[in-house]
Formats: sequence, structure tokens, C-alpha cells
Amino acid sequence: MKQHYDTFWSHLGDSRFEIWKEVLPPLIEEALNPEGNGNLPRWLDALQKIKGYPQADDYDLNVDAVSVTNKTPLSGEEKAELERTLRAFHPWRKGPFSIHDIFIDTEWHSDWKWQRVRPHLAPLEDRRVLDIGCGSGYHLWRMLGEKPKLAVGVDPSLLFMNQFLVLKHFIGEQEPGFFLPLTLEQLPVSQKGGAFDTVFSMGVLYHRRSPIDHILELKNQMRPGGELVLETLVVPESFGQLLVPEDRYAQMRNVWFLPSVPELEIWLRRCGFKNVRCVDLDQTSTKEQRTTDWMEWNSLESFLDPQDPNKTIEGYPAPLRAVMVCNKPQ
Ligand SMILES: Nc1ncnc2c1ncn2[C@@H]1O[C@H](C[S@+](CC[C@H]([NH3+])C(=O)[O-])CC(=O)[O-])[C@@H](O)[C@H]1O
Repeated sequence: MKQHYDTFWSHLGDSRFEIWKEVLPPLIEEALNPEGNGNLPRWLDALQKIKGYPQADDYDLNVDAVSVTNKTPLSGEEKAELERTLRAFHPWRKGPFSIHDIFIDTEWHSDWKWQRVRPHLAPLEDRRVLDIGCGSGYHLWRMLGEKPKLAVGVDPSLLFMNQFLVLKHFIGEQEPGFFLPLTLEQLPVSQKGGAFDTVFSMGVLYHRRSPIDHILELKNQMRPGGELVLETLVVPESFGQLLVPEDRYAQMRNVWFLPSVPELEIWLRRCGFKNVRCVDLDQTSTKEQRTTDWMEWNSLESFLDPQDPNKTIEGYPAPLRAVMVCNKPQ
């Protein structure tokens, strides 16, 4: 872990990151305190076992299942042992990955989201990229496939951090991709302004009680002219302007604001963004989010009305996701 962060600080050459180097180390140390998460020692043990395998000879970030391979395949026994260790990081939600020919069939086809988002992005090459709520880092690896200067994933989940570090171990240090086990709200901003050229927030806005503050915090991390990619749950325009669920939404407890697309466009413009556009609208299918061998718990199918797949089990419109793209003014 120490090595991961030592390398990270060395990538933060820009003076706008000086404040990060001051503020973040104690926050990361606190986040990694095992007393805060009873599972952490078990995951770190499994990660230690992963580190017993050599770095992979090759990897491919530009394929649906981000993959690492060796010239000489692992023996049957080595592969079985590796698979047992990888399963210690259950549930694998965001992927898929292929690690030495072990296919990690995650709950989500995160590759499908990437296919919807990628055609609409300003090229990521040589850019500094921030992915808020990055999950296991699946999209971060896909971003790294586009050769950015730096890609930083931020997510408070320590399980996701460990899943990211599994891939990082096999891929090695040559990719400038890093994971911070923090929230967006914990990231400081330099008085000189934000440093990121592209900021992603995918699947996070509806978890925030204060969505306008979330949008403004994303904006603070961006340089003038930078691009924001905001993906979130919305309601169909026919439903109205906004849904605030009474309690759960599709069985999720922490869902707050689901605007319509025109309403979300107003939020983004009101926060000072330009060129606000919705580039994709997609109802999540039970083929994209489902129970698998690597995520054995209930998934979308159990969260929809059994009589009507266009409704959640609570009677709300079924999950519909919009991808919004916009720019911070120059
Ligand atoms: N304040 C916060 N700051 C940072 N992360 C947060 C915060 N609150 C929640 N998260 C994190 O945001 C992620 C949302 S999942 C999207 C994953 C990926 N982006 C995807 O588009 O597939 C969507 C879902 O599963 O509902 C989780 O990993 C949280 O820990």
C-alpha cells in the first residue's frame, strides 16, 4: 500500500496538487484503520497472497474483460489456488476481468456502460482524469487504455480498493492509475483551482442527499474548459420533474434524487456548466445487472415488479440511466 501512495505522490507534479499532498496522507491512513472495517484484515491477507504471484507478462485494457496473461499459463493447481484467493473478494460487482484465464463474471456488465460513454468523450490521451465513485476501478482501467497522463479513482469502499489493487499488482506500476479510499467531499481544492481535465461521476449522484453540492464539488476539481461526465438514474419525462423515493428505490436504501433529463440539465446549467447535453439514455436490463457466480446475492431481477419489469418492486419507474456531458467555462 505504501508503495502505491509513494508512487502516487510522485505523479502529482502540478502545483495545484500541493494541497493534496498535505491533506490526503492522514485521511488515507485513517480510512485504512482496520478497526473501521472488520473485513479489512481478511482482504489484506488475500491481497498478500495475490502478491505472491509475479507481475503478469502482458495485459489488455482495451477489451471488454480487462485481462492479464502470462506467456506460460499457470498450472491447473496454481490456477485453482488463484481462483480461491480471488473469491475472497466476493462480491465482485463491477467488471468483467480475466485474470490468467480466470473469468470474473461480475454482477454488472460495466463494459456496456463504457460502450455507451466512450464515444462521447473528449479524447483522454495525456489528460488528467478523475473518476468519483470508481467502484472496483473497472472504468479506471478502461480510461487508462486511452493513455491519460494520470487517472485517479476515488471510492470509500475498501473492498473495491482491494479489487483494484489485485489488478494493479498484476499490471504493475507502468500505468498511472491510483485509488483513493475516500469520498469526493474529502478531496481538497487548491486556491489555484482544480487540476483535472476530465471528471467522471457515474452512479453516485442519486446516492447524495445534496446533489447540487455534489455537482459543485465535481466542478471544483476541474480546470477551466474541462469536461464533466455525469451518469445517473433519472425518471422518464412522462413521470414528472423529480422523484424522491419515500423509502427504498429498487431495494436500495440510500437513493435520494432522481430528476428527469430536462431537470438535470437545469441543475448542471445552474451550477455554471456549458454545452450541457444528454448523450445517452438507457433502461438497465437484467442482462446488464444480474446475479453471477462471482456475485451470488440478489440482483436487479429481484428488485423489479415481477408483473411489470418497467417498474421497481416499490412501484417506481424501473432504473433508467442518463449520461450527461458538459464543460466548465474557460
Ligand atoms: N461521496 C462519495 N464519494 C465517492 N464515492 C462515493 C461516494 N458515495 C458513494 N460512492 C461510491 O460510489 C459508487 C457507486 S456505484 C458506481 C460504480 C461505477 N462508477 C459505475 O458506474 O459502475 C453505483 C451503485 O452501485 O449504485 C460506490 O462504489 C460507492 O462506494
